[in-house]
Amino acid sequence: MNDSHRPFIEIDHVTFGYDSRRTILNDISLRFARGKVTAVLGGSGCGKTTLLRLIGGVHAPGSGRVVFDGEMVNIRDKAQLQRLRRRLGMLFQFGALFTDLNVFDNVAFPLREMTDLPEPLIRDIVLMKLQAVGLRGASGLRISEVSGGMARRIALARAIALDPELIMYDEPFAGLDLVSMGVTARLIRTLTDVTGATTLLISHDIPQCMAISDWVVLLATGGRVVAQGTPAELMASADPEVRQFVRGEPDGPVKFHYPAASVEQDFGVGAAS
Ligand SMILES: Nc1ncnc2c1ncn2[C@@H]1O[C@H](COP(=O)(O)OP(=O)(O)OP(=O)(O)O)[C@@H](O)[C@H]1O
Repeated sequence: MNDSHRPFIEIDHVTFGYDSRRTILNDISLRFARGKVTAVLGGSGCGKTTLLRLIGGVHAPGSGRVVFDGEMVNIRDKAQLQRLRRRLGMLFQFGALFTDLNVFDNVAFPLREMTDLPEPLIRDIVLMKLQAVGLRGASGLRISEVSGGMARRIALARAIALDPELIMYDEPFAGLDLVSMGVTARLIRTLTDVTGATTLLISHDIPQCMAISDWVVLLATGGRVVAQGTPAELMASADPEVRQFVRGEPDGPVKFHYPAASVEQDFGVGAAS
């Protein structure tokens, strides 16, 4: 297959559980297109972060394959993992910046750790990445001096420091005010378009995901793919499970009430005296 048509990441009949008692992902097959933004949505605990960990080679699937740009990920092959991770940028939940380093040194960190580039070149790259997120002027600030929205953008600059071909964002909008959320979302889209990186995004924020994604995957608890398609297709879906999720309806196929004994039984309502 021609490279440009081959998905950058392929999840091929993957089943995974952290232990044998519970399956987290159940025979999942997904394809993440090169140079596109794909959002993976789904309720808490349905396995979104787990999926990212499988792609990053943190865990191996119980069965099935994870294919990274045509290469099957094998977590026992340390040389391969190192090579693949060098091509991967990750923005962790809440950014996770080093508070003892300033803004500049946070972005420089992966460059100093993973490359032998001379310091003047590192300086230029760091300032370029900070420029891309609008924070070149903040390079000398301490992390304690920056706002939550700025911190997220610094984490973004750090995630793209090594020019990754794949960027994975774990809850990039969590804890942000609406304006910062919009800024972060637009940046994710722009960075994807400018760099041509393949972008995977997991988030609970449906409007932001719908606004910036090319493709959306909806996962359900029990590790099942409920639906996938363009944002417009998902928003227009007549499937009750998709509708409940994308519209945030409190009751639907996913029940508001946890299974319980009947009201009559618990409260004695209607019981004959
Ligand atoms: N290291 C682990 N060991 C055992 N169980 C785990 C581990 N990490 C996650 N789990 C469990 O696996 C399930 C899926 O977790 P995961 O973090 O992938 O879900 P998620 O969809 O990302 O959830 P959220 O949206 O709340 O972040 C959860 O029930 C979680 O408790």
